[in-house]
Amino acid sequence: MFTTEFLDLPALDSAHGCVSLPGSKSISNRVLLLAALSQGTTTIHDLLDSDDTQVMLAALKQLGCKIKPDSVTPGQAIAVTGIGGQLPGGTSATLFLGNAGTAMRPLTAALALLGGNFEMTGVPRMYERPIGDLVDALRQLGCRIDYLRDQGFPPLKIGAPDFSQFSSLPIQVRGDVSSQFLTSLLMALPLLAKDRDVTIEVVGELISKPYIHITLELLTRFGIEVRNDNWQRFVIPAGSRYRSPGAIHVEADASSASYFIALGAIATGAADEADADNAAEPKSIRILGVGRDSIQGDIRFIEAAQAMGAQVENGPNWLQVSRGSWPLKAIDLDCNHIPDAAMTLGVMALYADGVTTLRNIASWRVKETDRIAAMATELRKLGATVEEGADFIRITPPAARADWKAASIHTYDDHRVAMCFSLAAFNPAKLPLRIEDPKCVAKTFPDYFETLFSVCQSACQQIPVICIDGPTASGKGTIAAAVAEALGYHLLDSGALYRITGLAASRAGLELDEANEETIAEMALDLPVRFGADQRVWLGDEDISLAIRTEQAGMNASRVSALPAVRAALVDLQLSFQQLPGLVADGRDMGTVIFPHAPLKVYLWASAQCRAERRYKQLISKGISANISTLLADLEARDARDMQRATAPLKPAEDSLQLDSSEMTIEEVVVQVLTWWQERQPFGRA
Ligand SMILES: O=C(O)C1=C[C@@H](OP(=O)(O)O)[C@@H](O)[C@H](O)C1
Ligand SMILES: C=C(OP(=O)(O)O)C(=O)O
Repeated sequence: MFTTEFLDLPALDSAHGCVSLPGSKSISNRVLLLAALSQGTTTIHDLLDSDDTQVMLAALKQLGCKIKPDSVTPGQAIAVTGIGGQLPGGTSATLFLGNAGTAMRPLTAALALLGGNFEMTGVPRMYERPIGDLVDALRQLGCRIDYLRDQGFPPLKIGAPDFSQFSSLPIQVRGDVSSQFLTSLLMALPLLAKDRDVTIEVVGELISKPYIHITLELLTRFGIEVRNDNWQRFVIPAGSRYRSPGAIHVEADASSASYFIALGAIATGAADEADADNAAEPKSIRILGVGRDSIQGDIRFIEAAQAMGAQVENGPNWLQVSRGSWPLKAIDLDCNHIPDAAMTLGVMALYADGVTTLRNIASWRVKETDRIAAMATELRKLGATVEEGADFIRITPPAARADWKAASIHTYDDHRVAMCFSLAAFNPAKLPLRIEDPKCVAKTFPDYFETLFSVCQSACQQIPVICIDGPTASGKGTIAAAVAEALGYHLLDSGALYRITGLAASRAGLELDEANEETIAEMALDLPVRFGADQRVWLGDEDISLAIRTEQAGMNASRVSALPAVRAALVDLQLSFQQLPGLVADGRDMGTVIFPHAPLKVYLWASAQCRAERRYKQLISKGISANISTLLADLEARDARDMQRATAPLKPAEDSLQLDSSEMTIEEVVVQVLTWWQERQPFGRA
């Protein structure tokens, strides 16, 4: 996951490939609650691991459910042992439910019926998301729920219910603000249906109906057959009891699929246009984990995407999408049945041949943010003309390529704003795009951007590279790592490649000189090298992170790096680090030889005396004895060799910015490099 302040997406050209998507949020949180209410253990396969499911899991643990393993591990099922419809007397807890509607609302209903003392809390936005209609419905039964702040909104205090006044009258609930209120009652009321039918009546319109379908499907799997009278009246038959299915599989999230369906519709044809030679090769996006047989209503996003021009093939649990009509066709659509995925249509509208209107989406205003306002504001930043109403949005795309603007997209802590706007990086003007606070995708899809990049292509010149070159001990490695971390970019420590080559060659018993140049170069071509987190480096199965950092390894690196054939052998490997979303490359010839077109080149240096002192302190702090004058002499010898070698000598690139760090702290240098980088961006500071 990208945890940076912002994530800059360079202009993206095309996309194709295969993605496996994480589990459905709506299914995951329903299954977790139903498993918790059942007796015995339910093994859940492919549960979503995200903020919304983590708050649900944490709450269930607080309520006494056993969860094994303790957290969700990719590829491993999770086992939930339920409480069998009863909490130990006097249970009390404060539950933090983040911004997860699918946790706050269903848990409120279940706990209000089970009894105990609970405080239901969340993030500030949760306190602006209505829950009054659900509380009103539960109070009809004798549930005790108090508002701790604003009437009609969390946080809530739940006390022990008094069912003495409860008759068999239908329980009434409004469904026009959120379908989650009805879902919550449907999942919790089997608790009261032991010896009588429980009937729920929807008052007025019911929005987001397909989510009720998910609820009913999952209740069936947990042994509860609800009678559905035309979506207006629901009867939970007397004798209903939660029965764990034993094992259950969570299908991939259909709302998350919408971004990749849109990607197929927008971007799979683009490379062919640019490169007529490739025109014969059909490109597509294949999506695994969700398909034709999905129980999620958002699967009907496919129909909307097809209406805009997407070509979609599907199977039971896969989709394959490619570009059909281009530009996309503008649509006018009632989106009440696909409230979440419809946001993706808003960004697809930027690529359409006319005005797109998305209607009947009033609920957007009370979700993670006011989504109608947010979409309008951000689409306008990109150059669209947008009209918004209480329950609709109308989008006119930028009239011509020149009308697109480079924008910094504010994401309002709304995962869907971040995800759908990433698709604007395919703009025909080839402008980069900034997504602020990219980690907000953690609500439902923590690795969204990594997944996106895995199927996107961009011309090399569009993938930004920041080069940080300089002499030994100038601090370039530390600075490059910090800059890469701040921007979420990849890191190339090119010096490490020479150190690894030197290590491998000397271990093979080779003298590091011209006589062995070709042999060492051949070794360099085939190095089984891997870079891991925390600047760890592996050669085959061996962690050589420390072995390549000795003074001797540095000297060996300097020797092999003077051999032209070795340098040539390492060029392709270095170039292969230029990947989305960008690269920070540190070394001695990054700006002069390897990435001559890099948009920012920094030549970082410090006086030899100062560098020798820094190295001395570094060694001493590691408990390694050192002598400052020997270090100074070694360092000057290394400078001389690096600067005088015939191939790619160390020197500042002509278009580099030079930075003397002798009197600067690491933080100051990092800030300076990031400031220079910001100054080159079209959207200014975030
Ligand atoms: O029940 C569910 O799982 C959901 C219902 C929908 O909410 P509304 O019913 O409030 O529209 C949807 O937007 C939300 O992401 C998930
Ligand atoms: C509205 C959403 O979430 P929640 O489940 O919190 O309502 C959403 O995921 O788009």
